[in-house]
Parts: sequence; C-alpha cells; structure tokens
Amino acid sequence: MQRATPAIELNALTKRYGKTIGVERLDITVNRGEVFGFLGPNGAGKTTTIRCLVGLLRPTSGRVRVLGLDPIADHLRLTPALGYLPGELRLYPELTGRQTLELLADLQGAAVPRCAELCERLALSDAVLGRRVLEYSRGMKQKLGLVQALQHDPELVVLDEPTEGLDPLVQETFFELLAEAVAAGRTVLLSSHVLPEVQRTCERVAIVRDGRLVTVRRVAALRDARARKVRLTFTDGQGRRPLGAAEEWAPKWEGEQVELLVPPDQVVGALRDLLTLPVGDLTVEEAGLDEAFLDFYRHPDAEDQP
Ligand SMILES: Nc1ncnc2c1ncn2[C@@H]1O[C@H](COP(=O)(O)OP(=O)(O)OP(=O)(O)O)[C@@H](O)[C@H]1O
Repeated sequence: MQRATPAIELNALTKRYGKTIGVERLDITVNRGEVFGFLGPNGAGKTTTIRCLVGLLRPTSGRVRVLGLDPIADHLRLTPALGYLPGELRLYPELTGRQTLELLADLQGAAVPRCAELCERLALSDAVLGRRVLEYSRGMKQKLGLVQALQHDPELVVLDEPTEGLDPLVQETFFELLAEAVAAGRTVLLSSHVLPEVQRTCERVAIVRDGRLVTVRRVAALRDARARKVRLTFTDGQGRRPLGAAEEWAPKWEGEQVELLVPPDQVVGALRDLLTLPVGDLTVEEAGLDEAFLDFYRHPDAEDQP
C-alpha cells in the first residue's frame, strides 16, 4: 500500500444510471488520519460515491484512488485494508451472527484481531451471536455491521449512515470507537444527514446536493460562517408586513415577531433598513449549525473555501 498518497482521491468522479445522475464531476481528497464527513440530503449522491470508493460500482468517468489503489482493478489488494458499513446492510438471514462475521472475515481476507473485543463492547454476547440473523432486531444487525467493518482493524473505514438504528448508549460506544480509530491513525469517511453527528466527529465535511459538490469545509469554519438569527418585534399591532430587501432572508412570522437568518457580513446593513420600521425589541444570535447547514442546501452558489 502506498503510504504517501491520500486515503481517498476523487477526480471528476461521475456516475450516471442511464439518464439519472448519481454524481457529477466530484473532486474530493481525504487525507490519511482524517475523519471526513460526507453530508447531503436524500438522493444527493452519498451512497453512489461510497459504492464507487469501495469498488461496488464502476464510475461512468473520472478517477478514483483509495489508499493509492484502483478500487476495481486492485480490489483484492484493497479489501483487507478497507472496512465498509453499507447504508442498507443485507445479511444472510439463515446464518448466525457468528457465522456472518466469519464469512465476512473470509471475504476481507484478513485476520480479525478486534472481533471479540468489538462484540463485547457492542454487547453482542455469545448467546446473541449464536442466534440466526433473521431473529435480529435492526439495531442488532447494525451492531454486527459495525463489528465486521472494524474487526480487521482496517486502514480506512467507510461508514454509510452508521448510527441508523442504534440506541443512544450504543451510539456513545460507536463515537468512542471512532475516536480510538483516529487516535490509532486510521482514516474514516462517514456519510450522514445527521449534522450533530458530523459536527462531533469530523474535521472536514463535504456537502453534496443533486450529485454535485457544494462545498468542502472545516467543521469549525462552517460554524463561524453561520448566519445570525435576527428577531424583531413590532410595536404597531399590524403584524405581518413586507420587509423590503430583507424578504431575501426567509422571514418567519409569528404574530408581531419575525425571525430572519442573515449572513454575518450583512447583519449591519439589514438592521439599518429594518430599524426604519416600528421595532420595539431586537435580538441577534448565532444560528444553530443545522441552520447554517440548511443554508448550504438552499444557496447553490455559496462560495467554496476548503
Ligand atoms: N441503482 C440505481 N438506479 C438508478 N438511479 C439510482 C440508483 N442508485 C441511485 N440512483 C439515483 O442516484 C441519485 C443519488 O442517489 P444516492 O443513493 O447516491 O443518494 P444518497 O445521497 O445516498 O441518498 P440517501 O441519503 O437517501 O441514502 C438519486 O437521484 C438516485 O435516485
């Protein structure tokens, strides 16, 4: 494995399903040792990208390198170094949990030094592992999916919606496992539409929408760039009214009160205009990160600053 290369390199990755665009000209580089978030609404292209990364889909065009290798041509070399948790985990229902882990270890072609420890930490007891997967709850299947993704202590872990179906206690264990993987120098790519999960774990995030890259940002920068929530209360009892240029900031009315999400560098100008109206009370606060995130979904032209 070529250690000097980035963990993941996508150059103009395009995948079409007939006329439908899965992803279009995606350029993303994930460095070694990084926890990288991959965020986007339903149908944005996250799973398509991940399937191209792990060699399950052949790109229509563009270049994909994972740990310096081509995921399709070098599949056998790559597999032992790759941990993958699919978004929709399909398991053989007739196999027991234990047999499932053994089968997947065979396919990974690697020793599984962490299997027992991971089962213990995720509360998959011998009794549970002895039962057939068809008797498993959704959360139990997801835990099995996490064990198989990490059991061979892979160099790169790719997780598609990893916390789906996990209860809060198990989610905590999952976050601990992620932190340990990073401390041990592993690289993690995590796809999600749960923002706090990404905020908590990732250094950088790529936001995708409609198959295209909207932006790649440090999570900290995303936080700094977030909009200000401006709340005004009017005093003349006339309620909802036109707000002129401020209509651009998606006003949300409630009686005499209106709330606007304004980019930080435009707050002063917006207030100058708004305060010509009969305003009795005013608050300005930072919007939540999730609101900043939604803003990226809404404004296709949000500038790019890796
Ligand atoms: N096998 C397929 N055949 C045809 N179109 C597909 C196929 N798989 C995905 N698509 C389309 O590609 C686009 C991207 O889908 P993808 O599953 O990659 O999105 P996603 O970001 O993972 O969404 P979600 O968060 O809902 O899982 C969508 O328009 C989807 O309809």
